[in-house]
Amino acid sequence: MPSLTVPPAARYISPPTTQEKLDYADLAVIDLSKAQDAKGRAELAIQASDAMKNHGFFYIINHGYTSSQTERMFDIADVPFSCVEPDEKRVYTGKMKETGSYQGYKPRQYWHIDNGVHDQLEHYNINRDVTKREHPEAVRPFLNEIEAFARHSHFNVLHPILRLLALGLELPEDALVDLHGYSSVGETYGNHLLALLKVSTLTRPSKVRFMKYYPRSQAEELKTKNVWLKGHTDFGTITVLYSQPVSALQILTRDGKWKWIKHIENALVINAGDALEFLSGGYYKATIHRVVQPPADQRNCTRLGLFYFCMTDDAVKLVPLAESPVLQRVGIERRCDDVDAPTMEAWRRGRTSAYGQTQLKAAEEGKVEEEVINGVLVKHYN
Ligand SMILES: O=C(O)CCC(=O)C(=O)O
Ligand SMILES: [Fe+2]
Repeated sequence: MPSLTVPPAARYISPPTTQEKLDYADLAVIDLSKAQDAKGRAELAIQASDAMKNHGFFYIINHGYTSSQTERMFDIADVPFSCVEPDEKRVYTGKMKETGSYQGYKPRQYWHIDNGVHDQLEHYNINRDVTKREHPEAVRPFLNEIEAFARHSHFNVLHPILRLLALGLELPEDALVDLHGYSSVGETYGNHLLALLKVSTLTRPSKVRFMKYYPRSQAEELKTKNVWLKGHTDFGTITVLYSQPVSALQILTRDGKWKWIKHIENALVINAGDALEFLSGGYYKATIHRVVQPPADQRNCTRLGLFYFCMTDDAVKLVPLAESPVLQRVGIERRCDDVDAPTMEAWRRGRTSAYGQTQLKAAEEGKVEEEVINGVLVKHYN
């Protein structure tokens, strides 16, 4: 009989929300409990697609986890950092450059930020199929809960959002869901893009990420102008970020201003990545965001992040869904010709192995740095 008790994990206590008045982005809050019926979905689809079109970011509330379920996941998220010794962390370090894939630890100081300064954050990445790789001993008791968390994020968060975004393009509700399968074998696909694929070639790269930022030295802050993680777009379709109290995330608005993301208790921050921008022919924009030093009252704290990074199945070619009546009306923006468009696999591998490692080229009077991945221009913002 399965055990009814869960293994103990130390409580991870975050500081209270900041008292400082920050310039927050004004983002839509979407109540996912209203997505149960077709009428509710039609209303939410307008909100979600407007938000993705105009800001590339929105909040989700009522996603189905209680605050205590979410808190438990944050406790678990801290285990790979606080309960694993450096020697064991080395054994489970990912081979990003060689494999183009984040699995296991991304160690501290792996990325170059600016002026010779490297990052002070580590992350631990787990494929939604938690059995794909071995994990540090301290993480193993929690694998069932991590798997349940991946399922929740996939089916109760990602899929409902993808349905709203497909409706926003006037496509069949499951047009985007069909590109984001979950289990590896034995499914049937209604979508024309997948009908041609052999099931055996399907790889599903969506993953859970735990991420911990550590306070930096004054010298590091000065040399990087307080930037902890450079402005970037995410490379998948949707990023699901479980909101936490330490303010540090900012988005670059369409009028060129950095605005802070506000913490909302037990909410999710959702953003579009490159793959969604490709699939939607530029209609849903991958918005640039960055992480900076937190405000003074949260300055000496660590900052723990909990994410589900979503990608289509690896074999999907990232071409616009040109059958969308909306795209036919407004027109399609392409970052490359369809024949040259990368697959999800090529795009994620190219971006992962290059990120924070390649020599970037300065552009736009030093404000932007550029690189070319699979023939497509990628910009990084300071
Ligand atoms: O830590 C955050 O709030 C955002 C991190 C982020 O943008 C990323 O990991 O891609
Ligand atoms: Fe990001």
